[in-house]
Amino acid sequence: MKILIKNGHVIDPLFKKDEVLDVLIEDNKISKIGKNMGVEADKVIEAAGYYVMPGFIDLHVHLRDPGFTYKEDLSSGGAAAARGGVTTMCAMPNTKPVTDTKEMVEDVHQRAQKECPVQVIQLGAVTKGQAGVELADIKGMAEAGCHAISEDGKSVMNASLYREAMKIAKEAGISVFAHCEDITMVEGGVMNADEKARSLGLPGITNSVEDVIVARDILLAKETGVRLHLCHCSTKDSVDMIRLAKEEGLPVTGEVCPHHFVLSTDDIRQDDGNYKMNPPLRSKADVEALKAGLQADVMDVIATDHAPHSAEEKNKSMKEAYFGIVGLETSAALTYTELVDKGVLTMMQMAEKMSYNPARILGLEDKGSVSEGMCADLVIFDPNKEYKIDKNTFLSKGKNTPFDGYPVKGEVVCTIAGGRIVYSR
Ligand SMILES: NC(=O)N[C@@H](CC(=O)O)C(=O)O
Ligand SMILES: [Zn+2]
Ligand SMILES: [Zn+2]
Repeated sequence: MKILIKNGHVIDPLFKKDEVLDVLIEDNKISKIGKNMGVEADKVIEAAGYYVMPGFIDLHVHLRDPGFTYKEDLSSGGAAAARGGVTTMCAMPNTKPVTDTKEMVEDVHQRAQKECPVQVIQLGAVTKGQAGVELADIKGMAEAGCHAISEDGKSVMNASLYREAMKIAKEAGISVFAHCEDITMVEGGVMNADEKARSLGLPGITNSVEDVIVARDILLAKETGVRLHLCHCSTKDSVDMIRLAKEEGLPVTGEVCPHHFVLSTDDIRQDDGNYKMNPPLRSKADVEALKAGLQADVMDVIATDHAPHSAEEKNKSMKEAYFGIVGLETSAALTYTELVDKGVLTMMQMAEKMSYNPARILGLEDKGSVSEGMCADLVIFDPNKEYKIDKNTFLSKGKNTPFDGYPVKGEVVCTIAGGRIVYSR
C-alpha cells in the first residue's frame, strides 16, 4: 500500500524540517519526502493548509484493560487515541489485577495487535499488586517490552524499596515513570489547598504533597543513575527542581498534562467531580510556571493522563468522585490553542513534546520524526478549524472532562499508524 500526502506543512523535530513537502508512505515506512513528487500511489491525501507531524506518543494513558473495561478497553481507548492523533501510547499498570508480571505485559501487547489500531506499550508496576511491599518482576517485564515501570496512582512510599527498583530498572535498561504524591500528607484532600477549596468547604491538597516526592525521586535517580520521568507535574517547585536536576546533568524528564496548563483552581466554579484529578488543578502562578517550563524546554513532554471513569463515578461532588479526567481526544487541540496559537510554544516544540521527546524517552529509534526510513506514524493537523469540545463525540468510553463546551482551535484530520489510516475526520 502506497499513500502520498501532498503539500502538507511538514514538521520534523529530528532534522528540524519546517516546510511544505510531499510525504510518500510505502507499507509501514516513510519511503520518500520531497517537493512536488510525481509518483503513483494507492491513495493521495491533499494536505495543503495542514501540518504533517510525527504521530503523537502519549506516555501516560489509563486503558483500564484488564479489569475496568466498563471505563475503557484496548479497542475504545485505541479509537480515542487515533482520533486524538496518538499513534503510540503507554498504558499504566493500575489495572485489575495490577499489571505486575511478564505474562500480563505480553498479554496486553498481543491483544493490542488485534484490538487496538495504534501501538500500546504496557508499563509494568513497580511493586506486586501496587501494594508497596514487594518488588514486581521488573526484569521479566522489561524483557516483555514494558520500556518503563510505574506505580502510577500512587508513589512507592518506601524509599529503600523504590531505590532497589530503580537499580533493577537501570540494569534492565528501562525508565521509571513517577507519580509524585506523599500519601501521608494528602489528609483527605480533593482539590488544591487554597481559598477556593475553603469557600467550597472542601479539604485541600498542598503543593508539598507533590514536591517532597519529586525531590526524593530526583535524589534517588541521582544515586542509582536510572532514567526518571516525572509524571503529571503540577507545581512551580516541580519545574524548578527539574531545572536544577538537568543543570546537574541527571537523566530526568518532566511531563505536563493539558489540564494543568490550561485550567487553574479559579476555573472550578462549583463542587463538580469532573474537575477532580490527581494532582489537582493548581494556582495561576503554578500554571504560569508550567507554561514557562514548557517554553524553556525544562518540561519535555505533554501527555494526557487519560483517566476514563463512568458517569456514575464522576457526576458527583468532589468528595465522592474518583480522581481523573479523559484527555486523548482533547490534548492536541488544547495544546495548539493554549500554547502554540498564543505564542508560548512553536509548532516544532509541540511536535517535540508530543512525539519526539517521548520517542527518545522510550528508546523508539524509528518514531517521533517525519523523515525517510521512519515508521509511518503520522498525524495531519488542521490548525484553523475552530469549534467547541463536545464530550458526546468522544470515541472513548469516558466522557469525564471539564472541557465540555470549551472553545478550541485545531483538529486532527487524519491519523496514520504503521502505514494504515486509523482515523479520518
Ligand atoms: N490522575 C488521576 O486523577 N487518576 C489516575 C491515576 C493517576 O494518574 O495518578 C487514574 O487511574 O484514574
Ligand atoms: Zn498519577
Ligand atoms: Zn495516571
